[in-house]
Amino acid sequence: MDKPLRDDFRPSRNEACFCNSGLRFKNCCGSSASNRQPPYGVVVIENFLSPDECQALVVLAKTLESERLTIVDLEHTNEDEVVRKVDEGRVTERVDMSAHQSRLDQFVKQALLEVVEPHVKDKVSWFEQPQLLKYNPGGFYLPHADSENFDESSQRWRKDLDRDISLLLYLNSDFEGGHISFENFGYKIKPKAGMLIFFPSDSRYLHTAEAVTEGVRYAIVSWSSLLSSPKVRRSPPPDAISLI
Ligand SMILES: O=C(O)CCC(=O)C(=O)O
Ligand SMILES: [Fe+2]
Repeated sequence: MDKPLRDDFRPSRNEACFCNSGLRFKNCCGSSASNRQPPYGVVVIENFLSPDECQALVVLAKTLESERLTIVDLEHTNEDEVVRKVDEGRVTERVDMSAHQSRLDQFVKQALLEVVEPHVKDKVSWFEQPQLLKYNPGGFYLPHADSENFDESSQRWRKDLDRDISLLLYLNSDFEGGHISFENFGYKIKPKAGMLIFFPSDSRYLHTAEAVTEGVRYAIVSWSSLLSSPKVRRSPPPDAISLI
C-alpha cells in the first residue's frame, strides 16, 4: 500500500501563510500576538459538552481503574508474544471505560456529525474507539503527530495510520499546566471543561500535551478517517466505529 511522504513543515516567519490568506505567516497562522486565533485547521469550540455532561464523566472516571498507556516493544515482540513497554514520551493513563464505552462513543459521534463533517466538507468513514485519558500531576505527552512518523532515510514524514482528523473533548478545568500546544504555529491553549478541539492528524499539526503541574486533567481522544482520503492500511483498526 502507498504510504505518502510529507516534507517537514518549517514555514519561515516572512513567507506567505500556507492558509492562503495572503498574509505573511508571522501575521497569520504563526502570529505571536496574545489575542491570536487558532491556526488554520485547528478548530476550538467552547462548551460543546455541558457542565453536567463533563461532571458526570469525571465523577464516573474517578471510580474506575486506570492504567499507564504503553506501546508495542518491537525489539522484544516475536511471533509468540506481543511485548509492550511504557512510552518515555508519554506519561498518560487510560481510564478503563469498558462498561461505559458507549457514552464516549456517543459524544464523539455527535461532534463528528454536527461539527467536524460540516467543517471539513467530507464524511467520516470511521473513528477509532474513543479513549478517556487521565493526566496526573507530572503527566504529559511530548510533541508527536497522530498519523505520521518521521522517516530517517528520506527525512520526510510517512503516513502510517489512517487518521485524518484528531479530536479532543476536554472534561475539566480544575488543573494547572496541561496546555495543548502546536509547535509549528507557536499556538497553545488551556483546555476547559466542555471544550472540543479538532485538527488534521498530520505532522504539520505536531502537538504536545504539556505537563500538568497541579490537579488531574481528563480528556476524551479519538481519530477519524475521512471518506475521501486514500487509505494506507488494508483495513480499519479492529475497534473502529463505522459511520458510513
Ligand atoms: O491530551 C491532549 O490534549 C492531547 C492528547 C493527544 O495528543 C493524543 O492522545 O494523541
Ligand atoms: Fe495526539
